[in-house]
Amino acid sequence: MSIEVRKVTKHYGTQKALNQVSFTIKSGEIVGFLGPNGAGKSTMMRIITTYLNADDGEVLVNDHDVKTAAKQVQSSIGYLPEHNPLYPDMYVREYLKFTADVYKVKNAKERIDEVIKETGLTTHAGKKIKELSKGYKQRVGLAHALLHKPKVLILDEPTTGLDPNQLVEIRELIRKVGKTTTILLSTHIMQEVEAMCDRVIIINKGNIVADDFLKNLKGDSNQEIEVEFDYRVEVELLSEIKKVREVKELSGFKYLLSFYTNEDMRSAVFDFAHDNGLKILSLNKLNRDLETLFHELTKN
Ligand SMILES: Nc1ncnc2c1ncn2[C@@H]1O[C@H](COP(=O)(O)OP(=O)(O)OP(=O)(O)O)[C@@H](O)[C@H]1O
Repeated sequence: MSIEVRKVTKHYGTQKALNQVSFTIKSGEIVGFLGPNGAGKSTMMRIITTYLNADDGEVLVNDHDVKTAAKQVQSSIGYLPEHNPLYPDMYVREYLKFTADVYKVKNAKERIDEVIKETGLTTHAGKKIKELSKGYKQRVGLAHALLHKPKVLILDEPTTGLDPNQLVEIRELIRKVGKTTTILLSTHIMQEVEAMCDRVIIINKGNIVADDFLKNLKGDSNQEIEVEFDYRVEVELLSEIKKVREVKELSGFKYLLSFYTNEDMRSAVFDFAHDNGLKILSLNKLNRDLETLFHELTKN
């Protein structure tokens, strides 16, 4: 297991930022850590990267405990914090050389060349950091995080503030890096997760409210069926269809039925119409929008 978080709790004074948070991330996964502002994402990431201590619970990174083996954790993890701390007056290559010295990177020159190429910095390596665009500054931050060949990469809101072109480039770069590195990346934008991740962990007010593969969240376990009958039907009656979670009356004789099940419920709706002498004029199984799901899970 690359990351194991077990019942982690963290307070700032009287405020609880994390409440018994648990999750695991297997090697090779790219996982999105999604939550609204103030949900606890940065706090969790700082604990995983040893910059902050939890009040309670346990965190292992590549089987090393963040409390008792911080050095080993740091040497196997790369971290791009939310406010990418760079030295603006340094040249890109100079900054990476400085980082390589701090991390005691072996064959530093070769590794710096490799990382510059990998992060698309070749044409900018001789520039001062302060002269770079935000997108290129993020590339320098990523190069810094990757220099010591970490097995796990922690990226805190890596695309915040980027323009649409830079956004696409950085996402591509992250996906490329993800082919060889386990990645946990935080964001408050669902599309970001869809663009880069296979799995998402959603946090709200310090509590994990969802942890699943995107394909499951998008799929039938959150099934919605829009149905139109030839006549008005009482919502209470429709609520009796098996496994219905919610019924919404739309315009005309249309209804939106939500189910919590993997089973295709269209035939149950047909049976219902038949049993009640109704005709179905239209019936659509909808693909649930992940954005809606995120809002539902984090609205309170
Ligand atoms: N140093 C601190 N002192 C006091 N409270 C803090 C501190 N850092 C974070 N908090 C509070 O803890 C909660 C979680 O904050 P955290 O920064 O982890 O959330 P986040 O999900 O990363 O949010 P954002 O997306 O805005 O960065 C928030 O309510 C925040 O105000």
